[in-house]
Amino acid sequence: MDKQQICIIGVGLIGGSIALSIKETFSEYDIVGIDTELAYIHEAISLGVIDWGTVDLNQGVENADIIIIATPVKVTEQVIQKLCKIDLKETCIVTDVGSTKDNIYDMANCFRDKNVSFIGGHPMAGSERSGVKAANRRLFENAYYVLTPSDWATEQDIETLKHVLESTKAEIIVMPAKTHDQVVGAISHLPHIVASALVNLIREKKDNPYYTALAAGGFRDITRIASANVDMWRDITVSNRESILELLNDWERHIAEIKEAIEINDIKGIEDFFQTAKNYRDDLPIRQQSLIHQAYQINVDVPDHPGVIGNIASVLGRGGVNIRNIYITHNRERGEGAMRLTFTTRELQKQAYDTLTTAGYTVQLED
Ligand SMILES: NC(=O)c1ccc[n+]([C@@H]2O[C@H](COP(=O)([O-])OP(=O)(O)OC[C@H]3O[C@@H](n4cnc5c(N)ncnc54)[C@H](O)[C@@H]3O)[C@@H](O)[C@H]2O)c1
Ligand SMILES: O=C(O)C(=O)C[C@]1(C(=O)O)C=C[C@@H](O)C=C1
Repeated sequence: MDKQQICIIGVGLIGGSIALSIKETFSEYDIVGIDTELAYIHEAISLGVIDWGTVDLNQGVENADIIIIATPVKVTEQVIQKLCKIDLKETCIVTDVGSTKDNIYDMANCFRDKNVSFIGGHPMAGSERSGVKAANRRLFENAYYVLTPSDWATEQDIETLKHVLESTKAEIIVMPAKTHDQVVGAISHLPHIVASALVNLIREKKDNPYYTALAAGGFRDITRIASANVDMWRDITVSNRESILELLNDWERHIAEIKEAIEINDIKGIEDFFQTAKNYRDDLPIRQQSLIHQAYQINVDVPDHPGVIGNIASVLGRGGVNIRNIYITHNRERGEGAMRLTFTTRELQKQAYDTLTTAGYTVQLED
């Protein structure tokens, strides 16, 4: 018997990660990829993400049992319009992974008359990286995966899709598209705008090199997401315009409040501002994140002499310690710097600490 087909349109970070999760769990599906260039398809095949692929939408979807659209959200609107004009399999289920849901929900209305179950989706994890090379089968582990089913999607189709998406090991939850956009606007879209605005603010001061030199830990942490894919974030911002504009009003109110407290030297007001935020932040529920999101860090003092960075890496390599990420800060004035090393497990972090301390380096362990 022929295998069932799952077709991923847009084999990038998210499409590729879902494909890998499905492949790992199910052998009964052939994974077909569709992208804009054959080079992307070849790359996805060589990375074992898809079984075969094409740049021809009609050819790619004609035998699909499930279609997962994983393109930037404005492209997704166009893809939905094209799919509505194609004769899909009668039992085909269509879903997407876009970061906004209401615009997609509206566009998917064209499936209603065709009796094609459309079930919007949004896995609530990702990264600032893009493209199939960054795909990871564990990307969504322990994250939430929001589904926003259309009112004509059958219960059976919703259950089928949930079953397939459970391979991502995410927790699947269902909510209305509008609610999704309000909530995700606040916890993802607004923070992205704020992070980018902060970076732009510092960029204005680039004539003074101290700004970039001193922009270390806190600034880097809070602005990591500003390095993300511009096309994706342009589309998200345009698509969730109303929620974002409302949230920007709230944002201005909060900034005005702290600005006024600073202006009038209201010490209690300033303290309350930080205390209220701290209390709420400290009480946020902690979800065990996927292994790839966890970061166990150490900081190593780096004396300024040639080869020292390579030496640290070799010492760890000889000790069998895999480094996940390296970030180097350097103080030219004092001729010294520090290296922040990230590991995926607490054991590796401790092993790196012990190895480097024994080799004579000054190391701080981060909690
Ligand atoms: N990156 C994240 O953190 C994240 C998290 C959750 C959801 N999302 C959503 O997932 C979607 C994809 O984002 P990504 O991060 O995987 O981006 P990506 O750039 O890694 O992948 C997008 C892929 O779509 C392809 N593509 C573009 N236009 C196409 C078209 N017309 N036909 C076929 N393929 C096309 C691109 O070539 C690329 O391979 C977006 O809608 C985004 O909002 C992203
Ligand atoms: O971790 C990141 O890099 C992300 O930005 C992931 C993030 C988020 O804001 O949480 C970004 C957009 C997606 O729609 C979902 C997840």
